[in-house]
Amino acid sequence: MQPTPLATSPMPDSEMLRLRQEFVDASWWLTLVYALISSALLPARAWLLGSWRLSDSIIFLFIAGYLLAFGQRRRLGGWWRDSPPVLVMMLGGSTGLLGNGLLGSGLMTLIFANTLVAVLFGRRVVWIAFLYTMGVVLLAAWLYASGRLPPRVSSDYSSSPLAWLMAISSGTLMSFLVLHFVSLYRQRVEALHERLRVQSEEIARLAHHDELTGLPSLRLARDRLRMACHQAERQRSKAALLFIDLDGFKRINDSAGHEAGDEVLRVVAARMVEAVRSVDTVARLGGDEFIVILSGVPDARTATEVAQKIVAAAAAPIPWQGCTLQIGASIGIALYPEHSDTPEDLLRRADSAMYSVKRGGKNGYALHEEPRTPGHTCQPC
Ligand SMILES: Nc1nc2c(ncn2[C@@H]2O[C@H](COP(=O)(O)OP(=O)(O)OP(=O)(O)O)[C@@H](O)[C@H]2O)c(=O)[nH]1
Repeated sequence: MQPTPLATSPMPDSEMLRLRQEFVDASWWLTLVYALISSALLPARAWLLGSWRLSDSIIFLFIAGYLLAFGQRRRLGGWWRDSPPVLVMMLGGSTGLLGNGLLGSGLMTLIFANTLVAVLFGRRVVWIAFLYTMGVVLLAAWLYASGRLPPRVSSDYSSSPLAWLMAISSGTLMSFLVLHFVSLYRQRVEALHERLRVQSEEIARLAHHDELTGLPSLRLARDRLRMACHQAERQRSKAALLFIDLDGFKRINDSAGHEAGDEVLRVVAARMVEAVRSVDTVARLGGDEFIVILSGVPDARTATEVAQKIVAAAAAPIPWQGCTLQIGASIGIALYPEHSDTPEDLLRRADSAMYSVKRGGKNGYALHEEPRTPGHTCQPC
């Protein structure tokens, strides 16, 4: 298994800042569309109503101010850069509500302004914006209910299909823009979450696996060893730990180069994985040291048979750039619960059994505190 390199995407914080900036930019553009539509609708509505109202002039002033700020937006910084779309939407929505009643895009505009506030300024400020919106809605409702604002809009709407068309189309357009915008933002956030998930999985994989061979690292192997011991207890069977150190590995590094050494480690690792069952674990401790954890082992013979297979697999020639590399393996075996009842101690005992093989001439295996079995003799090229 070849490890994949860690994704090189930007850090989450910078990514979030970039997303936020995109949101601010899009808000400027969206508010521009809204301002232009409003400024085009105002004369049409004045013509329909037969009068130009104070609220229309206020809206015009705000639109003019917004257009000025829009032209300068790249030069604005901080609060000044984030706030104009919100202010225009808040004030435009308010005048829309008070001027046109609860029909049209006023309410939708205020809702969108609140969404913007939530994204740009956080939760504490969104309450202020929300209370402001509720205040404007209640004020508009009270003004109309108490007759303080003449219901001329309603009567105009009821008498003019064009006015209805304008209200419906502006409301529909605003709703569409808001929904489109929010769903776009959601998609981006979901994509960012997905990338973060993949990255954290990759980090977890790298923390638990050896990069060169793709095998579990000692940290993960310790866990698997504990599990194998628990399983042995439950099933009244045994767990076997094989501690493997390659023989003559340094010579390969020195004579054929570090890359050849890496290739030997990869090939031997793959051969060891092939030599055991899928429920067993092959892990690399570092350098040329490996362990194999066999779970549900009936007796010591099964473990020594696997050790024999691994010694033979390691001894098979390894092709490398037109020549063959030859390596050996020394293996110490310790059984749970016979040789120790703690996983850590089991590791120590398998390690010392492996050293007894080294001392006795290498290339073979030995059960803990048992005489080593003579093994093969192989020469690295
Ligand atoms: N190519 C390569 N070499 C490594 C890596 N990690 C450790 N080594 C080298 O592996 C060698 C291991 O040393 P030893 O275990 O003493 O070498 P050895 O020849 O097998 O010695 P014996 O175990 O006594 O047979 C050292 O030279 C390390 O520098 C690696 O990831 N890749």
